[in-house]
Amino acid sequence: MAHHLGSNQYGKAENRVVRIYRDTDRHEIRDLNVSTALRGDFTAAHTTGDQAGVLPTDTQKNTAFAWARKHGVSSVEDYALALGARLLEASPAATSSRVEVDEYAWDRITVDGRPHDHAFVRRGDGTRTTIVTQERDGQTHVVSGVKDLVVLKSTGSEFKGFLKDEFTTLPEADDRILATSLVARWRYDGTDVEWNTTFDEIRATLLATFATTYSRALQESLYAMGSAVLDHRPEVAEIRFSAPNKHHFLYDLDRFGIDNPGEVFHAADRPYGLIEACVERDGASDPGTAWLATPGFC
Ligand SMILES: O=c1[nH]c(=O)c2[nH]c(=O)[nH]c2[nH]1
Repeated sequence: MAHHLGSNQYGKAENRVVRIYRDTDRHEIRDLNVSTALRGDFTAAHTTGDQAGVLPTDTQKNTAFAWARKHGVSSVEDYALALGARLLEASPAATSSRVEVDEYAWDRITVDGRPHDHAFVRRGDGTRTTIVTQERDGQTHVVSGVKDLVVLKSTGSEFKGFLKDEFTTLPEADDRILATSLVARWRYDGTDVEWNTTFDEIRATLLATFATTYSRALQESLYAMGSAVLDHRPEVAEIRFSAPNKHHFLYDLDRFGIDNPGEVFHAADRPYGLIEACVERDGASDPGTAWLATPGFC
């Protein structure tokens, strides 16, 4: 039967690159998880075993570490742009590079009321992430975001008026807990962006909107959060969410003669509702390959 090689990419996944800035006594840390990939004409490697055009994944790994030293990490986006450009330059057969970088944030440990110069405690409130795709024809896509941002509202959320059939048992809720472990990724138009301040502001907008929007469903909260980001940040073309609904069920204490007026819940981990949505600016630029090989979104 006739067949041919379809789409493919290859690279080194999850390089754990830690860059310390130690020019002064006050050190800085950038703790990264870096995945690289090259796409292009790698047919021979698959069909005839000819590796002449293949820049080894081991070399890609070494380049990720070398670029942390040579170029530095002022932001995950700036580092990913530089690393992706270098990989394209080093691999003539590649037509595009994809560099995904997650950053684990560290805070200074406070000692006697003062932040320590070189001792840190890992921050747990979500992971900053970026995916930079560069095409040899000059197109560059930056999709940044935040993962595992766990948020909860203890009131200000309802879910009622939904469609019912013979299998519906869910009671209507007019005051429930709303919680999710959010993944949000947004696509920038262009690269002329203050990466760090823009990230901080978008994250703050997402959190503030989650907090202040009365929620009739997680869907409504996500749409409000996406709309707020697009309203405040003209450089964002679209934003995508993947949000597990972390159900909190009121625990039945009636059985023990104890009342439970919305105070004790069972936090169930599985199954969970999975709510995914994109909010797109009207007339936004073409996403091209920006989202290729980025799973987890509708
Ligand atoms: O916010 C929600 N959206 C749903 O679509 C849904 N479905 C469900 O059972 N609970 C919820 N909650």
